[in-house]
Amino acid sequence: MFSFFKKKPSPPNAVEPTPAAPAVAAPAPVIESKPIPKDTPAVPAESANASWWRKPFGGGADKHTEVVPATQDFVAAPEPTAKPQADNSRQSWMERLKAGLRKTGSSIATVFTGTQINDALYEELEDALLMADTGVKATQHLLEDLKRRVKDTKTTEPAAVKALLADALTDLLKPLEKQLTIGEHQPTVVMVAGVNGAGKTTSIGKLTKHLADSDQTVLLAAADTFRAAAREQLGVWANRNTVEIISQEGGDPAAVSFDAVSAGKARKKDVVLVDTAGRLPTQLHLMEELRKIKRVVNKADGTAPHEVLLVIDGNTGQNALAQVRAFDDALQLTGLIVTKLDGTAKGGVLAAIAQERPIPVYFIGVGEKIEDLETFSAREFSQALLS
Ligand SMILES: Nc1nc2c(ncn2[C@@H]2O[C@H](COP(=O)(O)OP(=O)(O)OP(=O)(O)O)[C@@H](O)[C@H]2O)c(=O)[nH]1
Repeated sequence: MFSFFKKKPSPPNAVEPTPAAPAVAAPAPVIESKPIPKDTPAVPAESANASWWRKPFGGGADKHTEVVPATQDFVAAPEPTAKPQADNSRQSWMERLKAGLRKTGSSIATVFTGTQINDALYEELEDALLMADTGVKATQHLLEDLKRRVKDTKTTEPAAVKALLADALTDLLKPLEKQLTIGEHQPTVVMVAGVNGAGKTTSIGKLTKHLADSDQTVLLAAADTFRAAAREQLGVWANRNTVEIISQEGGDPAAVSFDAVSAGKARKKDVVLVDTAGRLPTQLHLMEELRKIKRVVNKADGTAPHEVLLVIDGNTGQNALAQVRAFDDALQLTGLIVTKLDGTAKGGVLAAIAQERPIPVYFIGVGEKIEDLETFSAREFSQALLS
């Protein structure tokens, strides 16, 4: 469950001859939004970072050196398959996750420092879970589940109850575990939405880096046509990873997205990532604009978008749950990225999401650095929270 995505071999007839690689890495071209017939050199990054993906059907990551990479399909893992890569990097991720969740976890953990399992313990736990923005329904669910586990195991030590809570939480969060679906289509079109400042562009940048490091060709669509800084920020990520970006000042974000998907198809990109402008669910015209982007993307490719992701700021707790509901109602989300779980006291929101709108959490973020975004594991999260 630790890889970002997994790879399946290209269909035999989908591999095309590819021109030779350019000798020197070209800067990422910023392309005005209009269909472009010819590919621009995209230099593959270093070898695949195996911890981000897996290859269930065998075969290593192709070492592309060509301008237009051969088609490579990625497909979501239907079920977790642990690779023997719980290595140092994953351990260091666990440390960061624990550190990030400390604020949420510490108030829950103190409940178990007493000597007796009694009503007072459960009441304290209820308060702590609610304070962590776990929400009423998930809190009730967890308490009932926990009491049953305590009874079944005849547990008498409060410290042991903590471990049972970790099990209960893992079970509740398990349905959220899923790998990002990439592949099956070329390109895989991923549309990313969220409120202002949730971490959309940063998460897209991190994902781009991991894809590029795995020799996948990415095309970015700067569908925030209003805010120059947003386009520039995405442009920086494009440059850093030498991937193409389709960008346009002013104009219609849906048109930019259409052009990006069309160009992604024409150039046989592996992934097109569409970064949309931040908006509140209460801004109905902007929510309608998102729906339009989705519709228009579908016109460019009848199977797209293949993923509609919502980025939520974990620090906003129950508000993030409200965002999930609203954006899901508007866009039928396929996945979530939960950022800023570092330093938040509201990490319980994942339990609330699992209880009320169980949309897969593809990635969680605990900081601004590349390595601070990782795949979501229910067990890891529960352990880190209650460590
Ligand atoms: N602490 C912390 N900061 C993060 C995380 N993810 C993103 N950020 C920071 O959050 C801020 C906003 O991130 P952006 O990626 O610009 O957010 P956005 O959703 O694209 O913003 P808009 O384009 O304005 O809607 C930046 O300063 C990021 O560095 C995280 O997991 N933890």
